[in-house]
Amino acid sequence: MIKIKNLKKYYDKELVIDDVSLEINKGEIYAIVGHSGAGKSTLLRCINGLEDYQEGSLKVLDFEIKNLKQKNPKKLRNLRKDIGMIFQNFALMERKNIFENVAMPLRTHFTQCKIHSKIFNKEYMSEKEINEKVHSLLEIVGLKHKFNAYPKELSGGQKQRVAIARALTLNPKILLSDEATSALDPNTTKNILELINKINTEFGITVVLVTHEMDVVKDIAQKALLLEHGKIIGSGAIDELFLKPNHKMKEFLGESDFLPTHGLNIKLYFPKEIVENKVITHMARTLDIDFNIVWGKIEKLNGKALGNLVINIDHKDKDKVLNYIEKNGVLWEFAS
Ligand SMILES: Nc1ncnc2c1ncn2[C@@H]1O[C@H](COP(=O)(O)OP(=O)(O)OP(=O)(O)O)[C@@H](O)[C@H]1O
Repeated sequence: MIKIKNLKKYYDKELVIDDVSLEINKGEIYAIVGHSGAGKSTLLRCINGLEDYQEGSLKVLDFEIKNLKQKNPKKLRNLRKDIGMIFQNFALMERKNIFENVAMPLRTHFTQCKIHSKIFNKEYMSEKEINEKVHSLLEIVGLKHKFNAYPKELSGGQKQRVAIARALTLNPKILLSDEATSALDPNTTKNILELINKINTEFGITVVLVTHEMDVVKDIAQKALLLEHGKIIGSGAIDELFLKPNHKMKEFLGESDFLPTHGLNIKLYFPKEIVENKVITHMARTLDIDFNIVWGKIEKLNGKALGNLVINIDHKDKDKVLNYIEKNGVLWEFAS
């Protein structure tokens, strides 16, 4: 769906996207994560052709965005039909009611006049069809009853639902979300993420989420990429990223392991099937050994509980402990 290779983007002489490569497949929910100023929004804006880039390749649905921007703006406009976008500040038209806000892309893209359609070779859509489309989208986002209201009469969560309905009007294949939940409280955030998840599964829409909120990533994304000063400092499936974080990822998460300097530190990774089993206490009983639990966590990633734990054991127990944990399907490595 989206293929980016060695992308570089400068603002004047400042390099803000530094050799970024990534691939987002159809139907994925992919998060772009990083602190403020990391280049997340810029990357998203390059994807939908709002920004130029100077080096590398960025293909959306097999079209090189730079070529379309330079040589085929009409095609770029058409491609944008396949890309819906939502923002932190909702970007609704305050003077128009909810119905008209959602209808706006339809009115821009289609003409409601058959004669115009013929003369200007523009696609036609009748008022009745617009009406049906808008109402069906408002139903999907749970706001059918609010079609007549104005943005100022809605809560933040409701406004974002309207923005989502509007982003879906032209049946996009991709939904780009730029900090869509950053202005919302945790409960509303959860509801909006559920809606995005529903849209992803029911309509097969690929979602690219820009966020600085780790909880958002953990809740909904299957893959993530971590940006720092425009550079990728980690990427991959989120269970790998969170449970086996590299040094940079740990820094980003604000984690560090304080490991004892005596004995052996072993980091255990619990796959989802065994996370809730009492492997560790069972091991202590079965092997009749003592050990310390140094550090551990269980994360709910994408609806699945996964965990890791660092234990400290005596050197003399090494063989029997490793033997035991391997037999029980627990992945491990020495922690240092
Ligand atoms: N239009 C612009 N002109 C010049 N520099 C810009 C422009 N937009 C962004 N930048 C710079 O590019 C860098 C990346 O900005 P960007 O907005 O992409 O970061 P971000 O990770 O999305 O941050 P935030 O989460 O705060 O929105 C920053 O150093 C920013 O100052």
